[in-house]
Amino acid sequence: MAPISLKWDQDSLLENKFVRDEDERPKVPYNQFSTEIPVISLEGINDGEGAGSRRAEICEKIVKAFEDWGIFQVVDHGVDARLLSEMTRLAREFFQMPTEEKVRFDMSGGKKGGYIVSSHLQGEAVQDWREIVTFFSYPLKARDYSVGLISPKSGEQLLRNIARHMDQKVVVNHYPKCPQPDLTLGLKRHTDPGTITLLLQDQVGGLQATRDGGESWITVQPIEGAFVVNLGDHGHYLSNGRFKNADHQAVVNSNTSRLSIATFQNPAPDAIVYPLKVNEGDKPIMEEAITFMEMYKKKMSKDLELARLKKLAKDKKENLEKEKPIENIFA
Ligand SMILES: O=C(O)CCC(=O)C(=O)O
Ligand SMILES: [Fe+2]
Repeated sequence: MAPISLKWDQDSLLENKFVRDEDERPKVPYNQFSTEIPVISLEGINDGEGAGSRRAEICEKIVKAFEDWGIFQVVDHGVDARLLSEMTRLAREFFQMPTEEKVRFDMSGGKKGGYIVSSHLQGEAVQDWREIVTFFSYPLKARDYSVGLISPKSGEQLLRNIARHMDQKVVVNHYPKCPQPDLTLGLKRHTDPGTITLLLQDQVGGLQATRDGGESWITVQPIEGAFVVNLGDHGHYLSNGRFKNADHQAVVNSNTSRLSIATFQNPAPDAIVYPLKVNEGDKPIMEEAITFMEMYKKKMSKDLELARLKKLAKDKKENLEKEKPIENIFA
């Protein structure tokens, strides 16, 4: 893929390609934090099992959080804080490099993973205000060290603490500060496709969630060292819809850049996706069992179709508006 050159220009107005339709623009400021998303401590999770145990109590909180928002924050998770701050430091160092340097790590030459400016779905008219680095961490055969960004050793402890038997992808998101943050999004509204996502965010703020289809939004309060845990589409299907797939987006601001590191736990591409259990009297939310790859493709084509219909409607409206003066003349 040819590198797209882009200046994150602070002084100028926002380029048109980043301007969102009014209905998609941020409704709540990046730093107006809500405490609605529960914070769950894993302290004592291994001290016994069964009714009344600390483990049972934690499980209950997680179930409730997934039924409610599909999101919670986890603290006392046991991942070394020094490791997390080192990851963050290295990521910041990378994004501070000039664009010419960064694009040397792009995905050209068939590399799996690497640097991308403003990833967005093909066919979408508006771009996200972000740059990312992707690294495929599991299965081991998916790792491509020729990407040149991440040494085989770094992050190992973090990875050891999270699902090993699934596919795993790490995406480092960098959102440069933005001259007109009210008109754009760092990352447009979406649900993550996989089972579960762990997100490490800095203290700036910008992750937002909705549970009424985008009518109202809350900004997740950043907590030092915590992971935001998002349930993805696969998790939603597994639970036959009982658990919500977190509906979220990232907004940007004009004061400071923001960094977040997302670790996506996904089923293997050929894994079968179907609810684990369907309670008596309930209907399964999936018509048939499909592979994760099929599920992912369906989602992507649905998103593209929605974007296409939206663009069509917009073009039609603009054309009608252009015609109006003529109608007025003949009225
Ligand atoms: O940067 C954030 O807060 C959100 C990132 C995210 O949702 C993603 O990478 O899928
Ligand atoms: Fe996400």
